[in-house]
Amino acid sequence: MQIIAAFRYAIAGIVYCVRKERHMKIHITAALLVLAAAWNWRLSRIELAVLIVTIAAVMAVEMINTAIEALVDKVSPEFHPLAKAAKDAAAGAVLVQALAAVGVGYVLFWDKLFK
Ligand SMILES: Nc1ncnc2c1ncn2[C@@H]1O[C@H](COP(=O)(O)OP(=O)(O)OP(=O)(O)O)[C@@H](O)[C@H]1O
Repeated sequence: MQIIAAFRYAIAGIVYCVRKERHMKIHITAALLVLAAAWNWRLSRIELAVLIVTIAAVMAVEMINTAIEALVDKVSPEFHPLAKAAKDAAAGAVLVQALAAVGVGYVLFWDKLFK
C-alpha cells in the first residue's frame, strides 16, 4: 500500500471514531483543556512529553475499542458470551488507560491547582 493511501485510511479511521464515539469527543475536549492548562502553568518539556503520550494513549485505546466493537457487531450481532468477553475486555482497557491518565493529571497538576 502506498504511504499516502495508508495515511488516508488512517485519517479516515480517526474521523470515523470521532464521529461515531461520544467518548472520543469527550477525550478531545479534555485533551484541549489539559494542554491549555499545561501551557498556562508552563510545564517542563518532560512533563509535556508525558502528557502528550498519555493523551495519545487514551485516544489510541479508545480507537482500538471502537475497532473491536465494530468487528464484534459484524461477526456476532446476536448475543454470544465470547462477544461479550471481547467487548467487556476492550471497555476494560479503556477504563485502565483512563484511570492512568487521571493519575498522570494528578501528579502533574495537583500542586499547581491546590498549593
Ligand atoms: N453481541 C453481543 N454479545 C454479548 N454481549 C454483548 C454483545 N454486544 C454487546 N454486548 C454487551 O453489551 C455491552 C455494551 O455493548 P455496546 O456495543 O453497546 O458497547 P458500548 O460500550 O455501549 O459502546 P458504544 O456506547 O460506543 O456503542 C458490552 O460490553 C457487552 O457486555
